[in-house]
Amino acid sequence: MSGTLVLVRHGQSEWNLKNLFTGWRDVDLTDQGHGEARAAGQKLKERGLKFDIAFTSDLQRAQKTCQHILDAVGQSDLETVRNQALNERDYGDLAGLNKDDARDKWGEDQVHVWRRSYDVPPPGGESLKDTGARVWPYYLHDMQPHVLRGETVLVAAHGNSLRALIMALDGLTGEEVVKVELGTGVPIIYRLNADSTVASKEILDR
Ligand SMILES: O=C(O)[C@H](O)COP(=O)(O)O
Repeated sequence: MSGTLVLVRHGQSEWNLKNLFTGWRDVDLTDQGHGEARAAGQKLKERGLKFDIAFTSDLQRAQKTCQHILDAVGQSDLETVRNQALNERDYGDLAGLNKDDARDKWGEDQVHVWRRSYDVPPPGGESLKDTGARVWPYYLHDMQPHVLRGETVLVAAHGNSLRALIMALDGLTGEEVVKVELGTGVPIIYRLNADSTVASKEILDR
């Protein structure tokens, strides 16, 4: 057995609440989102988890979620690395549009393909494959070495940057990843083997 990787999607954001495509737009957490992030930290504290390093994106909703978690586990000053490689998928021309309005305009099926498919990008934006092409190398180069040294690593990021990471960790196909949905503020705990394969996965969704 090697180390531990804890993935957490940020708490509810202002644009999650308004049902707007967000992507790289730098919106804040809602009050509920702050609460979800604190609750995620509390769950991890109850597990007795202590982190060696934290990683987050260049966007405040993930950074604030990361800090809430670190505060909850009593590690407010832990080294935290911010990198835009962990940013949400770039939603391109959809950013700022209402998701229901988009369904009315382009149809339910097309919008679902843009949101959940592996290799179809939204207009002017990134497909999940494109997102994975920046997330996975960053994981391999900057995060995985910590896990393989037996450390416990926190990653507070976004629905689709984490879906891309989970797709690779779990060895999912492009068809299987369509069904992967991540709740806001729900920690996922991976324990890795020394050969970097997944030993166990636990979702703390209650
Ligand atoms: O960027 C966004 O709009 C959301 O954070 C994630 O969007 P999705 O649910 O369409 O993947």
